[in-house]
Amino acid sequence: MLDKLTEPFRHEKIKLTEQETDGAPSSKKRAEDWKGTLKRIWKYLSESRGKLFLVLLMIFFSSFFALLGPFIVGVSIDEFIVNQDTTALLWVLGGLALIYIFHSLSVFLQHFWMVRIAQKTVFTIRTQLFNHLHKLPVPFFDKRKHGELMSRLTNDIENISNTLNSSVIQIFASILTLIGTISVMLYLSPLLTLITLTIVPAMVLGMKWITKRTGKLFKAQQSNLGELNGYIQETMSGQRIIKTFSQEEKVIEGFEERNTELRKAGFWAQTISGFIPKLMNMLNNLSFAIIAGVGGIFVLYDMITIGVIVIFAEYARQFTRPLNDLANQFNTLLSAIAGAERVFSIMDEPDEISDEETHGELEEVTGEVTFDDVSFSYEKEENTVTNISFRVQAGESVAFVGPTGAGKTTMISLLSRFYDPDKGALLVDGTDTSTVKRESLRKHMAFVLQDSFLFQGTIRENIRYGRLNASDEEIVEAAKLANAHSFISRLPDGYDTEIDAEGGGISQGQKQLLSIARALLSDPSILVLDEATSSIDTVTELKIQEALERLMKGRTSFVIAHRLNTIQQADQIIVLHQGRMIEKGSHEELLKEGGFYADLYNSQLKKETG
Ligand SMILES: Nc1ncnc2c1ncn2[C@@H]1O[C@H](COP(=O)(O)OP(=O)(O)OP(=O)(O)O)[C@@H](O)[C@H]1O
Repeated sequence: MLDKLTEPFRHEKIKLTEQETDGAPSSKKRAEDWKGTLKRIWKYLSESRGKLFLVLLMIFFSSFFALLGPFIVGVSIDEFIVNQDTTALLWVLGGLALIYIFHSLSVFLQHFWMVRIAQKTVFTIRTQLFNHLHKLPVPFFDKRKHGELMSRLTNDIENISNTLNSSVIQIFASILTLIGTISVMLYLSPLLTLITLTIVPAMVLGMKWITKRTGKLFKAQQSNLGELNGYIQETMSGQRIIKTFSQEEKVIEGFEERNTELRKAGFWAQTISGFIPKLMNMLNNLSFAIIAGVGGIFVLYDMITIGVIVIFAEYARQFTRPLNDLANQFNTLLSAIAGAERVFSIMDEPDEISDEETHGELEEVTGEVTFDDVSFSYEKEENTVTNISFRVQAGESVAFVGPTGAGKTTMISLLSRFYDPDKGALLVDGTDTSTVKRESLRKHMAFVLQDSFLFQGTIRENIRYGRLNASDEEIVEAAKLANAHSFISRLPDGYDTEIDAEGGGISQGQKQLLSIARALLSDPSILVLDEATSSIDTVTELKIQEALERLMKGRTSFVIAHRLNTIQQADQIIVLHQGRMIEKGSHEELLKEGGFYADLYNSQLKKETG
């Protein structure tokens, strides 16, 4: 839960790193990876083994019926039309109608069952991935772009779903149809088959020529589209800044540039790829001409019958389509396997709790916290915090002060065990926190952050997030203590007011009051406050201040301070500079010392009064 609560908190601190590039794996390794991925997909599919068997059976039937129709037509021409047997022809007509009804039925059933299998599979994968994501440690999220994770949860899984929906059927049906048509053709006339097949190399070469070109063009189109989308997103979220600096024209110019690039790439990609069906059509017509011409000569020499020409003409059309489909499906399949690989790679990330099975629970705590010679670095090269030692009595308040990048947030991340120290230990009530389950430590903590995070849902649900079993009365009580009750009551739907994920319709200050109510409800022993820096009107600020005082009463609290005038009451002020604790003491003591804090305080005071 706290992972979620601290999400915005983390966003600010995230130093985005590029997606790890794992070098260029050898083709042998790739093949092994694919085998592994396919095996894993099969594991999911095998749960629906029965239905899968039915799908394959239906594919077999539909391919069989598709081949049977033209065959019967061909045979009827030779047997009944030539002999003018009308009764038999009527029987054939009835038979053909039945065959095509069965064909449609088997096509419908194979799709019906395959879609069910696909939906069940991606449902399971989606659920497992989402559940696993929530067990992953904070460093995992710190190292990745949120867009990238979103794309795995949505696009990659969608890709798997689409491929399972259509490609599996198409691939099997194409292979069966190819084998079927060629076998029957070979049986009827090996020579005419060979002549008909001469068109295949032309088809393969043509496809290769086109896909080689379109591959690059589609990539360019995709990257231009990504660029344009990113630009739109950026300019939408930066609307206020753009307007304040009157940069609208420049933004529009930038958009036009990117839009033009996309148009150019899109034009060529679509034009050349649109040529594929035309080329296939042309080659189809050519094969028809060859069959009719050469077949006609064969008939004249009594080598085959007219019925065989009809069967060939129909079959030639049938086997060029699966060739085309196979080529198309292969690309879709590759991209789905790549997507599945990415999804599975997240599922394989070690979660936060797997190493904790033997760890104990942190039961009731008073809130005494000790940093015992703690050092830590993110990149394992240079320490972010170095040799930090201090002790906080239960119920005391501590303020972290220091310039930007000094390590204030890192201290909180260590306290919450989002990260573990490389050296030293953190103790709560004398227990080394690395020996207890993270969840049981975080249960005793609550966060009130400057960008309070609200979830999609009602105000009541958002407050209840602090303690899921809280009654409605307790929620109102917490809201009253947090000075939030009066503004909630003024809303038309009161506690049932829906707020969207961005907290739309609620001011920054009101959001803070709600997150104070949430923290009050969870009744933690240890509190983390990221002091608001954004400009909030004085009345709301006073309300927040008052609510915070109530919240902090009797709890150990850690405040990340940005404005020094609000932390003068803190029991201890810890001054950090480049990850080191350079000063420690109360406000008065530090002023008397006349060091870094005193300088910082005086310069801020001068700014505010001056
Ligand atoms: N996830 C991370 N990965 C790598 N380096 C990080 C990460 N988070 C923070 N840092 C680095 O650690 C140092 C301390 O950062 P931290 O966020 O703790 O400072 P801060 O005092 O809270 O700063 P601010 O007042 O700007 O919030 C900075 O140099 C920062 O660049």
